Amino acid sequence: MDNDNDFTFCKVDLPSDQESLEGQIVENMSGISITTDNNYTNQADTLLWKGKSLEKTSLSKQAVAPPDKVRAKVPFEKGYSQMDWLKLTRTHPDLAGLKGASTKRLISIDEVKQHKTEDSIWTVLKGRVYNITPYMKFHPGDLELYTSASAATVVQGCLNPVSICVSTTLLVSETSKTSHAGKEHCVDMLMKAAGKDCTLLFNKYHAWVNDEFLLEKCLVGTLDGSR
Ligand code: HEM
Repeated sequence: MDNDNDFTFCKVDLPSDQESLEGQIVENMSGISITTDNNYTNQADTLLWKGKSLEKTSLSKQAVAPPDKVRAKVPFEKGYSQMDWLKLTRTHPDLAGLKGASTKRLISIDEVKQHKTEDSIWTVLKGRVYNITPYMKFHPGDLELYTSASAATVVQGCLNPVSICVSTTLLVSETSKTSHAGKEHCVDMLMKAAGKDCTLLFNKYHAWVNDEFLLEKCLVGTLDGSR
């Protein structure tokens, strides 16, 4: 588990008999929302909590049917993991490019539409307007959308900042292993959000991702629905 390049800010269901555990996790794991209304199944083989191993079976009973196959993911370009993103959000003084402006501002969809080129990309997600320009290169990708015929099996460790370890065998194309073509692909996916409301797309691909947490520092305002 020496790879910190892959972790997900996700929502994980817990059964009612796990309430005490739930309390601990909610209290201690920033970025992980634990809810009872989500159908995401964490594919972790093992969850580590305070150095103890939580068997997957202790979480699996309550989980809604897992995805029918393991998703193959694009390896992160060095320096662009979600951990790197988190570090950047903590250190950068103005990721949203607000230059002192308030995040309470109401923003029309027309203004959002003006920000769809690489130097300034805004999107609307669940009524909030984000400047996702700095996040573009950090957005993870999915090799299932790849067409490379050549594939190799690798084991990718996933480590999030709160020590949930996920070990999954993935199929990774030679193309993406040897170049960063995958990163371009990830950017392409996120470009679909540029200058528009991406809520439906976001929920289609990963309703479990905690966007408010990840993009907190990219907030520029609230969509003015009345215009
Ligand atoms: C704008 C805010 C967005 C954020 C913060 C975001 C964040 C993320 C994160 C954290 C993951 C990793 C999820 C995981 O490993 O479980 C991910 C994966 C992915 N995202 Fe996004 N995303 C955003 C928008 C979008 C949009 C608009 C699309 C589609 C047009 C998209 C397509 C994907 C795909 C295809 C994956 C790979 C999913 C997979 O591994 O199964 N994302 N995104």
